[in-house]
Amino acid sequence: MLEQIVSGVREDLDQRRRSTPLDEVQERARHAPSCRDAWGALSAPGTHVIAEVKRSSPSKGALAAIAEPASLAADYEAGGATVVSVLTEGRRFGGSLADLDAVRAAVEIPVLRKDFVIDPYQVWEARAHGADLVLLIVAALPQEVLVGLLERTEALGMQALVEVHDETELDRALTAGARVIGVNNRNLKTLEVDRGTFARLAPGIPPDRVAVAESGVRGPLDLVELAEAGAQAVLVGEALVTHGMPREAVARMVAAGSHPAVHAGAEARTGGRR
Ligand SMILES: O=P(O)(O)OC[C@@H](O)[C@@H](O)c1c[nH]c2ccccc12
Repeated sequence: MLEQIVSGVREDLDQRRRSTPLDEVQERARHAPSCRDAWGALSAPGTHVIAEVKRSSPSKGALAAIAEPASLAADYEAGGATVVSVLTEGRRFGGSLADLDAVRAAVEIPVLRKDFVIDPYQVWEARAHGADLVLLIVAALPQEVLVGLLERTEALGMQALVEVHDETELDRALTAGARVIGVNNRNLKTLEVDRGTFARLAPGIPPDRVAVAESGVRGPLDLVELAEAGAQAVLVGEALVTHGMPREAVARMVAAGSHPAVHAGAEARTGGRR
């Protein structure tokens, strides 16, 4: 599945590269509004919500039309989200760079470009479109490419959310120097969600990194469970885009995560270093 998605991403990327050469993207990145402090935001005490703008997915098909990503993102921010994630992959997830532009202009919190980043061109492009973070999926990248993309991301002032699925990938992420680690509870081979994946890997995430639990978070109860296992943030898509009242849905999760007894799990994981 991952290979199929990446090959489509590569075709689309080659096309964009032909119409907009790298030096033009770099020029645009240099004039982009400066980066928002995603590290400061995510490492602050509490359990953070990263709220995702997601129209569809390979596992679930169409989720929500989202005619106005900007107003959805504004709702997320009003509900107390710490970061907005925007899927920019078009073929399977129905996203675009235009969505990223619209969201970045509509909110004041940091914005994550969620895509299958395999080439430095996409990192420059993310920054040119105002992204403050990019997703890097360990399973999709040879180690030296991961290291190169992480360095490029940080050199441009952004943070990388480095996504892992198992112990081997976590080791690779840590060796590469990842500071924000996302544990994806969705198995990329079966596309099934196992919320226990985060709890299994969390003890291996050092206290000076930020641990994010991704996928399959249905509401406040799941957030509480993941926070108790050491999550400093949860990344939520489906449950928010299908909710109907996204601001309230985020607010309920944020309220659950702000209770001191709840984020004690993350405090324990980080040794209270935050
Ligand atoms: O819709 P969910 O189950 O709340 O999941 C959100 C997010 O974790 C998921 O969209 C995701 C996690 N890693 C990814 C990598 C690429 C595309 C999408 C994703």
